[in-house]
Amino acid sequence: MDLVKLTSVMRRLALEAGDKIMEIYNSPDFEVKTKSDESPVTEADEAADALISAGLRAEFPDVALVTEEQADSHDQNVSTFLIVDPLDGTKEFVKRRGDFTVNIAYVMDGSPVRGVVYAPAKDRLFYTDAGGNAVEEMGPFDKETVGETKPIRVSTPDNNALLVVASKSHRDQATDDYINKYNVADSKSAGSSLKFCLVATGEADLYPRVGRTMEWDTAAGHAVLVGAGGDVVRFDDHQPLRYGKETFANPFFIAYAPGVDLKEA
Ligand SMILES: Nc1ncnc2c1ncn2[C@@H]1O[C@H](COP(=O)(O)O)[C@@H](OP(=O)(O)O)[C@H]1O
Ligand SMILES: [Mg+2]
Repeated sequence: MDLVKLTSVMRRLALEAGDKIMEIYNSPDFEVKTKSDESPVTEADEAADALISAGLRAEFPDVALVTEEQADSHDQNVSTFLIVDPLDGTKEFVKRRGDFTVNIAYVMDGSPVRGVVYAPAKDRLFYTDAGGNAVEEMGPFDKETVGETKPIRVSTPDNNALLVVASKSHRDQATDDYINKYNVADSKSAGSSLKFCLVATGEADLYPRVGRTMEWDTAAGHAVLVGAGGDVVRFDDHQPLRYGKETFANPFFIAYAPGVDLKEA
């Protein structure tokens, strides 16, 4: 894999998809359909998916591609692949709450090593550079030219006053019970993979996910967080969260700044 090329292609496709998504977001009404798993899907998911998958296939024809919106791509047994969630946080998108992201990642031997997370309604763009270090680029964004970027780094957490972030649309008692094991100074909710990025920048210390996600929801945010010095482990045994699993379904997990004293499940 040419990691310099990958970095610029992922960034460009995320920005292009973000523009497409915002056109639909800003239109007076858009159709919302329901998928077989009862989750919502819109024309924005589909348009962004078409754009990103065509772009990746053109640039990296020999690399396996897994994308949320193409069910036939979920039937693969791979450990090195590109993985896409063209619009993560569709519920937030439908409710016009802004916390939705475009996600593209590269998984190598089961680990997400590069990724881009773009939140077009929030003007926030996070990615790993060619060396794997996480950066946030400051807007306005030009598709061809990289603007001002700053390296991002996880916090040095105070275990007596932790900053926790959890899902906005999938918050439940099990999540709250787990969060209550910690000494929490502030707990906020956010939609989509933005939660990983908030841990990556030090805006939060801990993101526990006691609920279902798929690998395309987490791979890009996971790569950004690792590039900022953070980590993501399984909720049950604190072992690394790996990719290329059967059906691309994740176990529950914890994303965190390594200074956090992790509590047992
Ligand atoms: N029961 C379930 N099964 C599989 N994935 C689920 C799920 N409930 C939520 N998710 C995933 O959680 C994502 C939203 O995350 P959050 O709650 O952190 O905002 C959704 O992404 P999409 O919006 O791309 O479908 C969806 O994939
Ligand atoms: Mg998703």
